[in-house]
Amino acid sequence: MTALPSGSVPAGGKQDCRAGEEAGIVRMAAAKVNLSLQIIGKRPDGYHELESLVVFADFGDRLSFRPSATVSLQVAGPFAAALKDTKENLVLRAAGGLLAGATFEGNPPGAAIRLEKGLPVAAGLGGGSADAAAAIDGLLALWKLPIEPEKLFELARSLGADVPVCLHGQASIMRGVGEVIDPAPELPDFSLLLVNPGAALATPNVFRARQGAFSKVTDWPESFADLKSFVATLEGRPNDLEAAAISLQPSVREVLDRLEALPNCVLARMSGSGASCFGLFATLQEARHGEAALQVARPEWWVRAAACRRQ
Ligand SMILES: C[C@](O)(CO)[C@H](O)COP(=O)(O)OP(=O)(O)OC[C@H]1O[C@@H](n2ccc(N)nc2=O)[C@H](O)[C@@H]1O
Ligand SMILES: Nc1ncnc2c1ncn2[C@@H]1O[C@H](COP(=O)(O)OP(=O)(O)OP(=O)(O)O)[C@@H](O)[C@H]1O
Repeated sequence: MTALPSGSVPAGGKQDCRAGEEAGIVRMAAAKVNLSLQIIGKRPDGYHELESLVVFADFGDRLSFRPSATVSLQVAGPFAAALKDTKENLVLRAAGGLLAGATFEGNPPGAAIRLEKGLPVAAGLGGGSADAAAAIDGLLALWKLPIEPEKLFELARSLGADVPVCLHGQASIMRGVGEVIDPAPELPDFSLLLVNPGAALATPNVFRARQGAFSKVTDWPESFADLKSFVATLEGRPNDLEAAAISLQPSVREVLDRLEALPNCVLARMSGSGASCFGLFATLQEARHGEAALQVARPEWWVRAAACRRQ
């Protein structure tokens, strides 16, 4: 599949719902986790060809949308302070892209958008991309715009390499520079422990710092007998940006070491371009035990146990 499937597109997997006393459209922008990330080439435009198994956590940012005369954005939540320039926020860029691609009789519609930023910024969890995808999905529902899936896909791609897969919102094998999205193999049950050491890493810098040959990739199995065989497959398909991220931000190494040392952690790895890493656990309870232990050892780190969203 080289474009989004037609029909409704649940960003982060959330449907319309009611937020407390205020009726509105609400979307969760789920954390994107790259369970594998292999860099297989570089294009003339500087972007890298990659192959990545992408899953989504059942945790992320929260966006709400209410009708209004103009488009406005209010940012709140634990990581709001990291987003200083509201005009440049991917949520407003997504809204602008939707309005630019449609025609209206009279004034274009508006929306009062609220973003509760629960995900660390520039952290390898695709938070900005997930917000952009959730904004596209939520505003489409609010404005009832008839836009073809191909145009939506183009808008998503223009906003960032991770936006198409976040708009798709389901476990996927992502290829190309992020625009080729195929269903993931059938995955065993597992949970995630997400950890960010509080260091932002800019994606272009990490790609630039990457050294060594490009990876060669082989076909994925259609399914896995159990978690053990899944982890064995992942071990052969690392995150090729990990060494580069560690060279720029050595705390990533400490995060990985601490995750690896946790009881029942079956795999520790960096997500995206870092600095966030994840531990893989068979159950959410095990991941929560790890969360408690890490939070005591490193109270200044952002640590979050989450289930992996099922397809
Ligand atoms: C590393 C990943 O997070 C893996 O999911 C993504 O590939 C990055 O996705 P993203 O943050 O949405 O990326 P963009 O905002 O489109 O690109 C930021 C920068 O990362 C580099 N970049 C990104 C994606 C890609 N396939 N090759 C690249 O070389 C480019 O220098 C680009 O200028
Ligand atoms: N709503 C938003 N949330 C987070 N970042 C945003 C947002 N809007 C714009 N940005 C900008 O996008 C950049 C990347 O942010 P993001 O949190 O998506 O990075 P990331 O987690 O490394 O993403 P990826 O995993 O896709 O590389 C930051 O420099 C940030 O200032």
